[in-house]
Amino acid sequence: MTKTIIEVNDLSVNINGKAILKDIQFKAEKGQVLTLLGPSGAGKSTLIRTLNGLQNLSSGEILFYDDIKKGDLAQHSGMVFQHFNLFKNLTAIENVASPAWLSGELTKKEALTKAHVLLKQLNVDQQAQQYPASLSGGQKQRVGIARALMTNAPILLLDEPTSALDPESIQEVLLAIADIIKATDKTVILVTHELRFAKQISDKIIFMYDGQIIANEPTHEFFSTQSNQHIQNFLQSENTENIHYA
Ligand SMILES: Nc1ncnc2c1ncn2[C@@H]1O[C@H](COP(=O)(O)OP(=O)(O)OP(=O)(O)O)[C@@H](O)[C@H]1O
Repeated sequence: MTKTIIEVNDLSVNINGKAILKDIQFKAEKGQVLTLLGPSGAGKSTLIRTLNGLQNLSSGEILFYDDIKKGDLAQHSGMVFQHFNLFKNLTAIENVASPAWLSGELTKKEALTKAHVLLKQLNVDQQAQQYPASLSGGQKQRVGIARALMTNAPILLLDEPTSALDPESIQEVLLAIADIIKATDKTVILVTHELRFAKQISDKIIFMYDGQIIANEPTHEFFSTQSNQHIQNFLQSENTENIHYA
């Protein structure tokens, strides 16, 4: 049975008096993968940052439901950022482990053990003792993903996780994300410009244009028939390179 875990109602965000998000409304079910698509400036990053509590909302509500916890979605999500956001003065493993031990959620020993398991899962355990400056872009982002998974949060938010990477690292990180999605029952909300990847891994596509949601459809429907001109233009202009993630 499907179970709603996120509900966003009438959400609006104004920045410096400008309406950036307008009347955003959608739901996500437990375990679903939702991808936010849309042209540059449509508001995708602002929406994901608002979900994670990094941007204040101007009106509306974001509701989080779980069997045991209710309340603030930001408390129950891990986030992967476009530009990694790793601490330069901490090693890879300390970047992953430190939020859990500093918050008192785990002891330092427990946090390091768990972080090592995650780094291994993402195939960056060999780099555990290296500092971010000596890691490739793809390695940095896999460390960033490990950090987002550290919390056991039921929601994973990914904001253009490959947009700062070279083509080889893009492939490597998309494969890592696909593996994580297969291995977990987390609800995933992803912003990406990698259309072929979105098509392969998403249950639903939310298409944004000028701060609004103009389509919210199961993936196969979104990519099969599109009468909306904005969506047609977008699909024609984006990267549809032939990459396989089986
Ligand atoms: N802090 C800010 N101050 C002023 N304007 C902002 C701010 N953050 C975002 N905006 C504006 O909000 C709009 C949406 O930006 P956002 O980054 O959310 O778009 P996007 O769909 O993620 O674009 P892209 O695909 O290029 O990352 C843009 O017009 C942007 O200039």
